[in-house]
Parts: sequence; structure tokens; C-alpha cells
Amino acid sequence: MAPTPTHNRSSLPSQKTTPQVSSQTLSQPRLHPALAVRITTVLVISSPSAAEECLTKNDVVFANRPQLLAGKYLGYNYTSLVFAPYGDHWRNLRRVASIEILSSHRLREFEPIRVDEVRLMLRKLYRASSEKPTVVQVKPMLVDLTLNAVMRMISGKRYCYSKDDVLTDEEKEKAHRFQEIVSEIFKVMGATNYGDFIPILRWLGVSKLEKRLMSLQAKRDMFMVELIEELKQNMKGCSHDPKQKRNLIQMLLWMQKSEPQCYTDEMIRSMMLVILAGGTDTSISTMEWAMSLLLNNPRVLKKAHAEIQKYVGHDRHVQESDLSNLHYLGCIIKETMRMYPAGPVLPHESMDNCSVGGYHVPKGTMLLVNVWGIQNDPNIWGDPKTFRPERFEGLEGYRDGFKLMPFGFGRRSCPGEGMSMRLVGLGLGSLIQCFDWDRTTTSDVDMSEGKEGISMPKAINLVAICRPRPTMLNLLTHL
Ligand code: HEM
Repeated sequence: MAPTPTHNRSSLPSQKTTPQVSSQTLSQPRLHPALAVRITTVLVISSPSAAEECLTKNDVVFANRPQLLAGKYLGYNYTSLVFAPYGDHWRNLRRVASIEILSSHRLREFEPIRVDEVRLMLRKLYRASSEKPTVVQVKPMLVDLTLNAVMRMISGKRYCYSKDDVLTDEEKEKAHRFQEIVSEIFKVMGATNYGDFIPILRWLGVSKLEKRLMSLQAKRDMFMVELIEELKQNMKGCSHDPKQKRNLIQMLLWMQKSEPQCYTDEMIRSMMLVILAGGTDTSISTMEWAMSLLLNNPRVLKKAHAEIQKYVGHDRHVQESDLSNLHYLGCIIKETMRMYPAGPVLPHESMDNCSVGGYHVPKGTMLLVNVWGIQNDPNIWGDPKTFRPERFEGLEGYRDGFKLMPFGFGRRSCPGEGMSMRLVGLGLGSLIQCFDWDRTTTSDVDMSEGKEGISMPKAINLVAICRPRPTMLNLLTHL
């Protein structure tokens, strides 16, 4: 998912203000143009119709991204898909990502990896809670699930282990390095850099954040170069059997042989970065918010479990193919993403003069689509602060007239929607099917939002009591 300039949505204009498109353009900037250029051209979009216009208008050309400092260091050296400006290079990356990596065909090929990682998570949980109900830290478990599933898909390797795993020193060192890099990526991608808005600050020298980004970039590049090199070595002497299942790097390396100009090492690193940066934190935080909401709403949790009992039962585990029958579970995920979207503010930039919601938008204006605002607007949603998955029952259209846009829309919309819906659905469905969940205290789980990170994380990580469901013991003991 894309970086957002800030999570502090409360600093954005309120939904109740009219007009719904709120321009922060100063009519007569008296500042030096270099200072004025950014702060005078930010447009916050807070209505579904203006969001639709902003995200879909082709003739006036949207879809560039503000040149955030994080983008410069995290993506521009490869011009990774997330950060690439709209153009031929971006189109090529997006095509490769959509067809070679995130198409339904590829997602089906990688299903066994997701299933395996979900089972490993269930086994770990079962071992911890089989004797007596246990208090578990939910987020680290979801981090391991998601990072391992994604890294196995990318490289065939796992990098998050439990304390029972026996590892070589080299494996330990690599796992440590990987986890450090990933957690730093999540933190800096969400950090606000004032130089993005007030350009003169950029000339005052390298900031603390910039130094942090440079060091991260060096570590990350070294890690990815080593990994690609290792896989290249493993492939030496192997014949290419297209039927054989391969990980993403191997697939791209095979393509490199026939089209070296297109599938360069740099583009392979860019793809890895896209999936790691866009596809992990977003799914993790969505699952953590969903579990927190379920613990605060036992009625919903009970109803979700009853649905799983009806369509899956307790003689087998939930599978991805069950998700199309588990409508209520789907509604829970939608309602979670409505209340806590992983991309609360979508930053875009006009590539030409155009108009949105009746406003003249000059070329180079930063357009912030306030997805959180729209999805929690009491004028658009009845009782928006209440977690009520039923509001989506029988509603086919996902976006429902641009009222719900957790994956964005249009040319820059999220290409990983299919993958995340599978992982989040399978992960949540399995946790609900196999375990009973409770809060650790009588008060509600704290639902405040944290400040650091790209995907609107929880301020306080979820801790919950878990015990295996007696009906599932037969399956759990055989994991
Ligand atoms: C719950 C999970 C996820 C959510 C809520 C989410 C949300 C988003 C949002 C809101 C955007 C920006 C759209 C815009 O600016 O208009 C985005 C972009 C993107 N996402 Fe996701 N995402 C998720 C998972 C994933 C996954 C699993 C992947 C890849 C494996 C992924 C890859 C990307 C990429 C590459 C972009 C940039 C697309 C472009 O600029 O053309 N995302 N995502």
C-alpha cells in the first residue's frame, strides 16, 4: 500500500464542513515560491463523488505520487511500483505485478504456502494453550504468519521462527537482519517529513529522518542483492520446467534469461520491495483491528463462528475455497476496513491542470483522498462508530458508490487486493474456527490509533486469552 504523508486524520478538515472538497490553497501566497509551492497546493478530498472524480478521471491525468522523502530512499532507486510516477515504467511494473505475481492463477499456485503458514500459527497457538487458557500477544503471531507467507512466496524462505525451531547461526543472523529491516521500513514509511510540504527545509541539509532512510536503504539493498545472488546460484545447471512451481524471484530470473532488458535485477528487487512494503503491514494491521473488534463484540464473534460451523464444520480446517460461502466473515473484514482502513489517506498528485469537485486544480497539486473521513462520515454511514458487519449483508458492490475504498480505486488502486483478502480471510477464519477468544479484562480492548507506521496501526497491541475449542481438538492435536 502506498505511503501516506500523515496519519493524523484529525488534522484534516472535518466531514461536516462544506464544501466537501476542501482546498488549503492560499489565495495569494506571499511566501517565496520555493517555500510556497507545496503548502499552497494541497487539496483534501472528503466526499465520495469528489473521490471518484479524483481517482478515475483519465482525461485530466491523475495518479502521480507526491515525492515523499521515504519514497526517494525506499523506492526511487528502483522506482518501485508503489513510488513510481505514472508513466511507461510504472505501467510495465504494474503489468508484471498483476500478471506474474498477483493474478488469480499465481495466487492459486501459492495457496499451499498460505495454508501451511496458517497451520503453523494454529499449531503454535495450540501448543501454548492446550493445558490452560493462555494470554497471547496477537500481533507478533500475525507478523510471523504474514511475513513468512510473503517471503516464502517471494523467495521460498522463512525468516520468522519460533523458539522451538532449531536454527544455524547463519539462519539466525539472516532472520534477525530481515526482521530489523522490515520493522524499520514500516516505521519510516509512515513518518512525516516536513520537507515534503515545505521544500525549503530540504535545502537545510540532511535531516535525521533522511539519515535513517539512507542507512535502511543500504541494509535493505545488501539483503536483497545477497538473496537474489543465492537464488541465481541455486538455479545454475537447472533446466527450466515451466510446470514446476517456483518462487517469484526464480520466476523473474527465468524471464530475465529471455528478456534481460525488461526483467533486470533492479526490477526484481523493486518487486520484492513492493510486496514487502505494500502487502505485509496492511494485512497484519487489518487482522489485528478485526480481532480487537471481535473481542469487543462477542455477539459478532459468535455469529461468525456459527457461520463457519455451518459451512465448514469441525472435521476439517477452513480453506480458501470456503471464503466465498463465508459471507458474514467477509462482512466483518469489510466493516473492519471501513472503520480502520490500512490506507487512511491516499496521496495522489495532479499531472496536469484539471478540476475536481468544481475546484481548479493546478498541475503538481497534492491531492489527499481522506478515505478514513469518507468511510466514517455520519452523513454517509448510519452510526459509523458502531461495528456492525450486517450493514454489508446482501451488498454486492464493494465500493457502493465510492463510500468504501480501502484498496483505493482506478489506475493506482491496490493490485494486492485478491492476495490480502485470501490471507486475511483464511487467517481470521482459522483463528475463529479453532479457538475461543476472550478479553484479558472486563473493559473493552483499547481501540486508539498509533502514530508510527504506514497502515494506521493500533496504539496498544492486542493481548487476548485463547483456548482451543473442544470440538477442534481432534484436528489441532494432529497439526
Ligand atoms: C489489507 C490489505 C491491503 C490494503 C488495505 C491495501 C490498500 C492499498 C491502498 C489504499 C493503496 C493505494 C491506492 C491509491 O493510492 O489509490 C494500495 C496500493 C498498493 N498496494 Fe495495497 N493494500 C493491501 C495489501 C496489499 C498487498 C497484499 C499487496 C501486494 C502483495 C499490495 C500492493 C500494493 C501496491 C503495489 C500498491 C501501489 C499501486 C500503484 O501505485 O500503482 N497491497 N494498497
